[in-house]
Amino acid sequence: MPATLEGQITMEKTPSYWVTKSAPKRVYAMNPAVKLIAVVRDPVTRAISDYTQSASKRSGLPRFEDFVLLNTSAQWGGSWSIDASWPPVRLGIYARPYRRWLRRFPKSRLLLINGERLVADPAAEMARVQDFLGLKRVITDKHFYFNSTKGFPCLLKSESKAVPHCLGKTKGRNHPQINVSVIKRLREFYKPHNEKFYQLSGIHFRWP
Ligand SMILES: Nc1ncnc2c1ncn2[C@@H]1O[C@H](COP(=O)(O)OS(=O)(=O)O)[C@@H](OP(=O)(O)O)[C@H]1O
Repeated sequence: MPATLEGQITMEKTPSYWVTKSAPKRVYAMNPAVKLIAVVRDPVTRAISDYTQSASKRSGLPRFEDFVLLNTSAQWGGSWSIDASWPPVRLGIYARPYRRWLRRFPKSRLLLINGERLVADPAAEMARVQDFLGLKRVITDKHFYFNSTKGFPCLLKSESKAVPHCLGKTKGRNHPQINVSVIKRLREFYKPHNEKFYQLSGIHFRWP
Protein backbone atom coordinates (compact mmCIF):
# COMPACT_ATOMS: atom_id res chain seq x y z
CA MET A 1 0.00 0.00 0.00
CA PRO A 2 1.35 3.48 -0.76
CA ALA A 3 2.07 5.85 2.11
CA THR A 4 -1.04 7.83 3.06
CA LEU A 5 -0.64 11.45 4.05
CA GLU A 6 -2.78 13.31 6.56
CA GLY A 7 -6.13 14.08 4.93
CA GLN A 8 -5.80 11.32 2.32
CA ILE A 9 -7.54 7.99 2.03
CA THR A 10 -5.84 5.09 0.29
CA MET A 11 -8.18 2.74 -1.52
CA GLU A 12 -7.36 -0.66 -2.95
CA LYS A 13 -9.66 -2.91 -4.99
CA THR A 14 -9.03 -6.63 -5.35
CA PRO A 15 -12.20 -8.70 -5.91
CA SER A 16 -10.50 -11.97 -4.92
CA TYR A 17 -9.84 -10.74 -1.36
CA TRP A 18 -13.52 -11.35 -0.61
CA VAL A 19 -13.12 -15.13 -1.04
CA THR A 20 -9.44 -15.63 -0.17
CA LYS A 21 -9.49 -17.52 3.12
CA SER A 22 -6.33 -15.92 4.50
CA ALA A 23 -7.33 -12.36 3.52
CA PRO A 24 -9.31 -11.26 6.62
CA LYS A 25 -6.47 -12.24 8.95
CA ARG A 26 -3.83 -10.61 6.76
CA VAL A 27 -5.78 -7.44 6.18
CA TYR A 28 -6.43 -7.18 9.93
CA ALA A 29 -2.69 -7.61 10.61
CA MET A 30 -1.96 -4.83 8.11
CA ASN A 31 -4.45 -2.40 9.65
CA PRO A 32 -7.19 -3.43 12.08
CA ALA A 33 -8.96 -0.07 11.56
CA VAL A 34 -9.37 -0.55 7.81
CA LYS A 35 -12.80 0.03 6.26
CA LEU A 36 -14.09 -2.61 3.87
CA ILE A 37 -16.54 -2.33 1.00
CA ALA A 38 -18.03 -5.24 -0.94
CA VAL A 39 -20.36 -4.96 -3.93
CA VAL A 40 -22.76 -7.90 -4.11
CA ARG A 41 -25.26 -8.68 -6.85
CA ASP A 42 -27.79 -11.40 -7.60
CA PRO A 43 -25.56 -14.53 -7.57
CA VAL A 44 -27.27 -15.95 -10.67
CA THR A 45 -26.39 -12.85 -12.74
CA ARG A 46 -22.96 -12.89 -11.10
CA ALA A 47 -22.36 -16.48 -12.25
CA ILE A 48 -23.41 -15.64 -15.82
CA SER A 49 -21.25 -12.52 -15.76
CA ASP A 50 -18.28 -14.55 -14.52
CA TYR A 51 -18.80 -17.15 -17.25
CA THR A 52 -19.18 -14.39 -19.90
CA GLN A 53 -15.84 -12.98 -18.80
CA SER A 54 -14.13 -16.39 -19.25
CA ALA A 55 -15.88 -16.95 -22.60
CA SER A 56 -14.60 -13.59 -23.84
CA LYS A 57 -11.04 -14.78 -23.20
CA ARG A 58 -11.42 -18.32 -24.60
CA SER A 59 -13.22 -19.00 -27.83
CA GLY A 60 -15.08 -22.29 -28.06
CA LEU A 61 -15.73 -22.51 -24.33
CA PRO A 62 -18.58 -24.98 -23.66
CA ARG A 63 -21.96 -23.48 -22.81
CA PHE A 64 -22.79 -22.16 -19.33
CA GLU A 65 -25.36 -24.96 -19.01
CA ASP A 66 -22.63 -27.59 -19.57
CA PHE A 67 -20.60 -26.30 -16.65
CA VAL A 68 -23.35 -25.51 -14.19
CA LEU A 69 -25.01 -28.92 -14.19
CA LEU A 70 -23.37 -31.85 -12.43
CA ASN A 71 -24.64 -34.46 -14.84
CA THR A 72 -24.59 -32.86 -18.26
CA SER A 73 -25.99 -35.96 -19.94
CA ALA A 74 -29.20 -35.68 -17.89
CA GLN A 75 -32.22 -34.01 -19.42
CA TRP A 76 -32.65 -30.41 -18.29
CA GLY A 77 -36.16 -31.15 -17.18
CA GLY A 78 -35.03 -34.15 -15.12
CA SER A 79 -33.34 -34.45 -11.78
CA TRP A 80 -29.92 -32.94 -12.09
CA SER A 81 -28.10 -30.78 -9.64
CA ILE A 82 -25.97 -27.69 -9.67
CA ASP A 83 -22.19 -28.03 -9.56
CA ALA A 84 -21.52 -25.95 -6.45
CA SER A 85 -17.77 -26.40 -6.90
CA TRP A 86 -17.70 -24.58 -10.26
CA PRO A 87 -16.17 -21.18 -9.32
CA PRO A 88 -18.87 -19.00 -10.97
CA VAL A 89 -21.42 -20.84 -8.80
CA ARG A 90 -19.33 -21.20 -5.66
CA LEU A 91 -18.37 -17.52 -5.53
CA GLY A 92 -22.04 -16.50 -5.37
CA ILE A 93 -22.47 -18.18 -1.98
CA TYR A 94 -21.83 -14.93 -0.15
CA ALA A 95 -22.60 -16.07 3.40
CA ARG A 96 -19.38 -18.11 3.67
CA PRO A 97 -16.82 -15.39 2.99
CA TYR A 98 -18.98 -12.80 4.76
CA ARG A 99 -18.88 -14.89 7.95
CA ARG A 100 -15.09 -15.13 7.68
CA TRP A 101 -14.73 -11.34 7.43
CA LEU A 102 -17.08 -10.86 10.38
CA ARG A 103 -14.82 -13.01 12.54
CA ARG A 104 -12.17 -10.28 12.25
CA PHE A 105 -14.08 -7.06 11.62
CA PRO A 106 -17.25 -5.58 13.12
CA LYS A 107 -20.25 -5.44 10.81
CA SER A 108 -20.16 -1.64 10.97
CA ARG A 109 -16.74 -1.67 9.24
CA LEU A 110 -17.87 -3.77 6.25
CA LEU A 111 -20.18 -1.88 3.92
CA LEU A 112 -22.27 -4.00 1.57
CA ILE A 113 -23.19 -2.24 -1.64
CA ASN A 114 -26.17 -3.48 -3.60
CA GLY A 115 -24.88 -4.13 -7.15
CA GLU A 116 -28.33 -3.77 -8.73
CA ARG A 117 -28.90 -0.42 -7.02
CA LEU A 118 -25.41 0.71 -7.99
CA VAL A 119 -26.59 0.49 -11.61
CA ALA A 120 -30.16 1.77 -11.05
CA ASP A 121 -29.24 4.65 -8.73
CA PRO A 122 -25.45 5.08 -8.56
CA ALA A 123 -25.64 8.40 -6.68
CA ALA A 124 -27.62 6.83 -3.82
CA GLU A 125 -25.09 4.03 -3.39
CA MET A 126 -22.21 6.50 -3.68
CA ALA A 127 -23.80 8.59 -0.92
CA ARG A 128 -23.65 5.50 1.32
CA VAL A 129 -19.97 4.98 0.40
CA GLN A 130 -19.06 8.60 1.09
CA ASP A 131 -20.89 8.59 4.44
CA PHE A 132 -19.20 5.32 5.38
CA LEU A 133 -15.76 6.76 4.59
CA GLY A 134 -16.54 9.98 6.48
CA LEU A 135 -16.31 12.06 3.31
CA LYS A 136 -18.41 15.00 2.24
CA ARG A 137 -21.01 14.01 -0.34
CA VAL A 138 -19.03 15.43 -3.24
CA ILE A 139 -20.23 12.84 -5.78
CA THR A 140 -23.94 13.37 -6.37
CA ASP A 141 -26.54 12.56 -9.02
CA LYS A 142 -25.11 15.46 -11.06
CA HIS A 143 -22.06 13.30 -11.70
CA PHE A 144 -23.97 10.47 -13.39
CA TYR A 145 -25.94 10.09 -16.58
CA PHE A 146 -27.44 7.04 -18.19
CA ASN A 147 -25.64 6.14 -21.43
CA SER A 148 -28.15 4.27 -23.57
CA THR A 149 -25.47 2.89 -25.92
CA LYS A 150 -23.59 1.38 -23.02
CA GLY A 151 -26.79 0.50 -21.17
CA PHE A 152 -25.23 1.63 -17.90
CA PRO A 153 -24.68 4.82 -15.94
CA CYS A 154 -21.50 6.69 -16.79
CA LEU A 155 -19.63 9.34 -14.85
CA LEU A 156 -19.27 13.04 -15.54
CA LYS A 157 -15.86 13.71 -14.07
CA SER A 158 -16.77 17.12 -12.70
CA GLU A 159 -19.91 19.22 -12.51
CA SER A 160 -18.37 22.15 -14.38
CA LYS A 161 -16.31 20.27 -16.99
CA ALA A 162 -18.77 17.56 -17.99
CA VAL A 163 -16.26 15.08 -19.44
CA PRO A 164 -18.13 11.78 -19.75
CA HIS A 165 -16.43 8.59 -18.65
CA CYS A 166 -17.97 5.15 -19.09
CA LEU A 167 -16.38 1.93 -17.85
CA GLY A 168 -14.46 0.01 -20.53
CA LYS A 169 -15.56 -2.80 -22.84
CA THR A 170 -14.86 -5.46 -20.20
CA LYS A 171 -17.63 -4.05 -17.97
CA GLY A 172 -21.21 -4.41 -19.10
CA ARG A 173 -20.85 -7.20 -21.64
CA ASN A 174 -23.89 -8.80 -23.26
CA HIS A 175 -24.73 -12.03 -21.46
CA PRO A 176 -25.69 -15.21 -23.33
CA GLN A 177 -29.28 -16.44 -23.15
CA ILE A 178 -29.40 -19.26 -20.59
CA ASN A 179 -31.98 -22.05 -20.60
CA VAL A 180 -34.88 -21.00 -18.33
CA SER A 181 -35.07 -24.26 -16.41
CA VAL A 182 -31.36 -24.01 -15.64
CA ILE A 183 -31.92 -20.48 -14.31
CA LYS A 184 -34.84 -21.76 -12.23
CA ARG A 185 -32.71 -24.56 -10.78
CA LEU A 186 -29.90 -22.10 -10.00
CA ARG A 187 -32.36 -19.81 -8.22
CA GLU A 188 -33.55 -22.75 -6.09
CA PHE A 189 -29.94 -23.63 -5.35
CA TYR A 190 -29.11 -20.11 -4.12
CA LYS A 191 -32.30 -19.55 -2.14
CA PRO A 192 -31.06 -20.96 1.22
CA HIS A 193 -27.62 -19.39 0.76
CA ASN A 194 -29.16 -15.99 0.00
CA GLU A 195 -31.46 -16.30 3.03
CA LYS A 196 -28.42 -17.03 5.22
CA PHE A 197 -26.66 -13.98 3.81
CA TYR A 198 -29.72 -11.72 4.38
CA GLN A 199 -29.92 -13.00 7.94
CA LEU A 200 -26.21 -12.46 8.67
CA SER A 201 -26.07 -9.02 7.05
CA GLY A 202 -29.48 -7.82 8.20
CA ILE A 203 -30.13 -6.69 4.61
CA HIS A 204 -32.80 -8.22 2.40
CA PHE A 205 -31.38 -7.90 -1.11
CA ARG A 206 -34.59 -9.34 -2.65
CA TRP A 207 -32.76 -11.39 -5.27
CA PRO A 208 -35.32 -13.37 -7.26
N1 LIG B 1 -21.65 1.82 -14.65
C1 LIG B 1 -21.36 0.59 -15.05
N2 LIG B 1 -20.86 0.34 -16.27
C2 LIG B 1 -20.56 -0.92 -16.64
N3 LIG B 1 -20.73 -2.00 -15.85
C3 LIG B 1 -21.23 -1.80 -14.63
C4 LIG B 1 -21.58 -0.51 -14.17
N4 LIG B 1 -22.05 -0.63 -12.91
C5 LIG B 1 -22.00 -1.91 -12.60
N5 LIG B 1 -21.54 -2.64 -13.63
C6 LIG B 1 -21.38 -4.07 -13.62
O1 LIG B 1 -20.03 -4.36 -13.28
C7 LIG B 1 -19.76 -5.66 -13.76
C8 LIG B 1 -18.28 -5.88 -13.91
O2 LIG B 1 -17.71 -5.78 -12.69
P1 LIG B 1 -16.84 -6.91 -12.07
O3 LIG B 1 -17.29 -7.14 -10.69
O4 LIG B 1 -16.78 -8.10 -12.96
O5 LIG B 1 -15.47 -6.19 -12.07
S1 LIG B 1 -14.20 -6.71 -11.34
O6 LIG B 1 -13.87 -8.03 -11.89
O7 LIG B 1 -14.48 -6.76 -9.94
O8 LIG B 1 -13.22 -5.71 -11.68
C9 LIG B 1 -20.47 -5.73 -15.08
O9 LIG B 1 -20.86 -7.06 -15.30
P2 LIG B 1 -21.23 -7.56 -16.75
O10 LIG B 1 -22.55 -6.89 -17.07
O11 LIG B 1 -21.35 -9.03 -16.65
O12 LIG B 1 -20.12 -7.16 -17.67
C10 LIG B 1 -21.65 -4.78 -14.93
O13 LIG B 1 -22.90 -5.44 -14.84
